[in-house]
Amino acid sequence: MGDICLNDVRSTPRRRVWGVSRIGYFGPQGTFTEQAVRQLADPETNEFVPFATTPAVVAAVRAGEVDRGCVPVENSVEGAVPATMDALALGEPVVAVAEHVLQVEFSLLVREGMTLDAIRTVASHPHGLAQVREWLETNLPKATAIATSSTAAAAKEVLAGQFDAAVSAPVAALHYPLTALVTGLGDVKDAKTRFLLLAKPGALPAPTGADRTSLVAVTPNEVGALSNVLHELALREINLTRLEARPTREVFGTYRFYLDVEGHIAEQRIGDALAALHRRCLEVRFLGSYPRTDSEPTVVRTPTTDADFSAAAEWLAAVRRGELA
Ligand SMILES: O=C(O)C(=O)C[C@]1(C(=O)O)C=C[C@@H](O)C=C1
Repeated sequence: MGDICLNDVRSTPRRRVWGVSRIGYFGPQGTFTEQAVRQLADPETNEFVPFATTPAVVAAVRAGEVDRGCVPVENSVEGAVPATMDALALGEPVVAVAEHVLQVEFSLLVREGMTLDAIRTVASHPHGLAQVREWLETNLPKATAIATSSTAAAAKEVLAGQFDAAVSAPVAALHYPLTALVTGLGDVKDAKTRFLLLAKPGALPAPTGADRTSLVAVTPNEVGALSNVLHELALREINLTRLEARPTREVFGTYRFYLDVEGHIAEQRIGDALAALHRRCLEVRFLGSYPRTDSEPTVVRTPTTDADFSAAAEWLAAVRRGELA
C-alpha cells in the first residue's frame, strides 16, 4: 500500500474551511467520495457523515440534517452518475457551492490468502466495474462482476465473505482489513471523477474569475429548441463545458438538459444568458455557481465583459430618456 493516506490525491489540495460542522458524503467510509470530501473540507473542524446512496446525501442536505453534501457527478471514462443527476433535477432545489476533481485508480482488494486464480466474484460500484472492464476480461475471465452501491460497500462485502474481490479506492484498505492483490487498476490512464459539494440554496460563493455554473433546462418540443439554448450561450461567448440529457420521466422522448458553463451567475453575460434561457425554456433550474477545481481563469472577450454590458445599458437608458438621437 505504500504511504497512501486518506488525503493522498495527486491534485493540489485546495481544502477550504467552510465554518460548518456536518458534511454528508456518499459512503460508507473508504469511497472515492470520502477522499474528495476530505480534500474539500477540513476534517479537524467538520464532521463527515456517510450515506449509502447519492440521493440519500441530497435528501439529507434538503432536510437540513447536514450542512453540506458531497456526491460524485461525472467520471471521465464512464460519464454521468445518473442517480446524482436525477436527485439534483427533481425535488426541492439544492445548489453546488464547490467542486473537486479526483484522479481515479483502483485496487483489487481480497481477504488474506485469496489468489487471482481462485476469484469467482468481483464486486464494485457500476462506474468502478466499467473502468476496469478490459482488465477483468483479460485477467479474471472466470469471475462474475457484481454491482454494489459503492466501491467501499464492495470492500465491506468482501470482508464479510459475500464476494471474493472488490474493485475499490486504495484508501478502502485503510478502513477494511483486506489485502491489495493488484494496485493501479484502470483501463484508461489518468481517469478522473468530478464531485460536487451541495448546500441548500442561500448566499452564493463569491465569483473568483475561474468559476463554473450548472443548470438544468427543459426545452419545448419544437424545431431548434436545443439549438436556441446553445445559441444564447454562444452569442455571449460562454464556453459550454458539459451537456448531458436525461429523460424527463414524463413524456417518452422528452429530456432534461444538464449544462455546465464557464463563468459565474454574478457576471452579466451569464446572468443575461440564464434569463434568456428562462424565457425560452419550459423549466430552468439553477444548480449553482462555484469555483472550478482547475482554477483556470475564464477569458471574457469583448463585447461580453461586464463593462460592455454596463456601457450598453447606460446607452439604452439614455436613448429611452430621449437624451440621444
Ligand atoms: O463508489 C465510490 O467510491 C464512489 O465514490 C463513486 C464513484 C462514481 O460514482 O463514479 C466515484 C469514483 C469512481 O469513478 C467510482 C465510483
